[in-house]
Amino acid sequence: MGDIEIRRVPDADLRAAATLFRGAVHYAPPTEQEWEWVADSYEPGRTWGAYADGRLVGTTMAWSSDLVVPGGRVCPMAAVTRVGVSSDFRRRGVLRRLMTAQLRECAERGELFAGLRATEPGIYGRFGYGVASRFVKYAFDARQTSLRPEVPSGGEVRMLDISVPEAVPAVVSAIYERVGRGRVGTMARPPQWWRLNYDRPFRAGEFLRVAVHRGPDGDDGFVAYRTTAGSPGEGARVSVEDVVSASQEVANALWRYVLGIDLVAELVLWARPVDEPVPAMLVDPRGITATEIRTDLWVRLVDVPAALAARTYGPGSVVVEVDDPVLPANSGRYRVGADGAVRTEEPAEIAVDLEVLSMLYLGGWRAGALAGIGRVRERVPGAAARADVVFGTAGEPWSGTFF
Ligand SMILES: CC(=O)SCCNC(=O)CCNC(=O)[C@H](O)C(C)(C)COP(=O)(O)OP(=O)(O)OC[C@H]1O[C@@H](n2cnc3c(N)ncnc32)[C@H](O)[C@@H]1OP(=O)(O)O
Repeated sequence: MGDIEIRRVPDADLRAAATLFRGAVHYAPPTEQEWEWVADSYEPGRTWGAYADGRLVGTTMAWSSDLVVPGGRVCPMAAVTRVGVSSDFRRRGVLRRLMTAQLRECAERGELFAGLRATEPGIYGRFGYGVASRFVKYAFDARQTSLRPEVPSGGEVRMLDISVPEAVPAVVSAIYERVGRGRVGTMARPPQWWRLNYDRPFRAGEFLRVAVHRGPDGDDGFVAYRTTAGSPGEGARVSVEDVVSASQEVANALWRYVLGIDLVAELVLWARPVDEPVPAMLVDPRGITATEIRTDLWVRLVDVPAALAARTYGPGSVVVEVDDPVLPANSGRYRVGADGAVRTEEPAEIAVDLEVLSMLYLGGWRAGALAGIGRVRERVPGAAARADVVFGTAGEPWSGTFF
């Protein structure tokens, strides 16, 4: 077997890259129709390939997005996806070489972060990605579940006319642009994301429905859900895939709407923020039949000094030492705190792998708790507790965007 060469995939090979990725996750090659849908989601020049004797045996791609960080700044982020290595080339370093090339490209482009959603938790930590946010998936016995009367929810909810599918992305993307970026961890959704998620399903005959909330200032939220009819006498299953809301009050109104749909036995809400007090919103919390906390966005700090400087911090400061074997320019010590974040020659007070710095960055984990399990290494007694305050945020991060 010859050498493996890592290079950008030319446009002519993008369909082969899609076929390779789909095969890696056990799907058949894209049909003409499917390829038509996904082709334009391959951003020019952003797909990497591993070639063995001219054959594509590994791939990864990214599209340009951004990320809301603590304090509210919006910073460039590569959204990494469609990672796959052919079964006959696994475990010989193909992914490692692809990830390295891709992260170097992100750094050259000036992206502060790379983000992804992982199929398996064991893969990406070694490349500096950490679980930066989590979400909760709820299942309900819908017939036993309703919101408490005092939960505030005004405005009106209307269903979108899905008989004109091409009109749907414009409506929902405009709402997302206007109100969808309030939470730390939310990311930009480019036009091709909207086409794939809010145009393709209708054209493919899938039963996706969208209900929009209108408040005093116009459209300020929406919910997208799929329904599966039950057999006669049994209720249907409703699966809520996307909820965007300007405020908790708008989210409440959308909750009321989905909980009020008739003839539903099971309601599943896929991805709610972990700090939404769902059991306290319900008349009878025993209507919740399952609660699962899942990983949401994995983030990788690509430009550590710029990323650390981009967010705000709690009072005090702490010297953090980090090691980045993939992008060694990031390695070093940083004094991080209310006055900002700068490189320093001072001795380390805590030391972390890049994966753990990426976990701490959005405020979704407590440094003190991670010290207790050996993932934050405390060099000075009490420094992890200080890091708790410095990296702590008021609310939990949440992305809510699947890609
Ligand atoms: C963002 C997304 O697209 S998620 C989708 C990811 N894709 C898939 O899951 C598709 C199926 N799997 C695959 O295609 C491949 O197995 C991949 C891409 C996960 C790994 O590719 P490989 O070329 O085999 O990985 P590579 O040999 O470079 O391994 C690098 C390291 O990761 C480890 N590793 C690789 N795959 C896994 C895994 N599934 N679980 C745990 N560790 C893994 C290797 O042991 C190696 O560890 P080391 O650094 O300690 O030596």
